[in-house]
Amino acid sequence: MIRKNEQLLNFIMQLAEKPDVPGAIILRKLDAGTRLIHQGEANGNVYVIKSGVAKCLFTEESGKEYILAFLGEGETLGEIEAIRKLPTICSIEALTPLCVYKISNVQFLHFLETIPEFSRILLELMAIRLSDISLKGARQQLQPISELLPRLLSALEAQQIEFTKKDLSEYLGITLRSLNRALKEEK
Ligand SMILES: Nc1ncnc2c1ncn2[C@@H]1O[C@@H]2COP(=O)(O)O[C@H]2[C@H]1O
Repeated sequence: MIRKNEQLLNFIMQLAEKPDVPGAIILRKLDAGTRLIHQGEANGNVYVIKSGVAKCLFTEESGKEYILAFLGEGETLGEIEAIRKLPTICSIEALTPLCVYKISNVQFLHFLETIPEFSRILLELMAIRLSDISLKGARQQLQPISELLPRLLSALEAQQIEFTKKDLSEYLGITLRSLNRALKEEK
């Protein structure tokens, strides 16, 4: 449920230490609850999570929120704006204290164009995201909450993080009321 990408994390850690890219990759720390990326705005940087967990939050015009994904170590944030040259598609908020590698959009695109291994890892990460988001959407359409919830709860047990009921309902795309009802039926 929390996505991670060890390959990218290892790659960025090594790249950040290379003497020929001084200052191109810098570390930034954020407190839990801080918004790193604001939906619809130009952000100008791409981030790779070094430690901690962030939520990827889409807000509708009506104000309704939907959590697209929980992202952990080695996941990228902000690459869609850099690649597509369009405003960010959703917001990113730190769920726990977060430490990220920060790379400017220009530098990120330069790495993509000049380091084949970096492009390969990024392409694979995007393919994994596409399949994950497609399967999440399909399951939410096909399966009732009574089937989705136990699976989510057992995945959560393995994590050492406190998720609020609000986070869970926004991840499942249901109201808090429906979540509470389903939790009651679970017992
Ligand atoms: N379905 C998703 N799964 C994982 N990360 C996502 C998803 N959708 C958006 N993001 C991330 O959230 C970021 C918001 O800013 P960008 O649109 O620039 O880039 C986006 C991605 O890095």
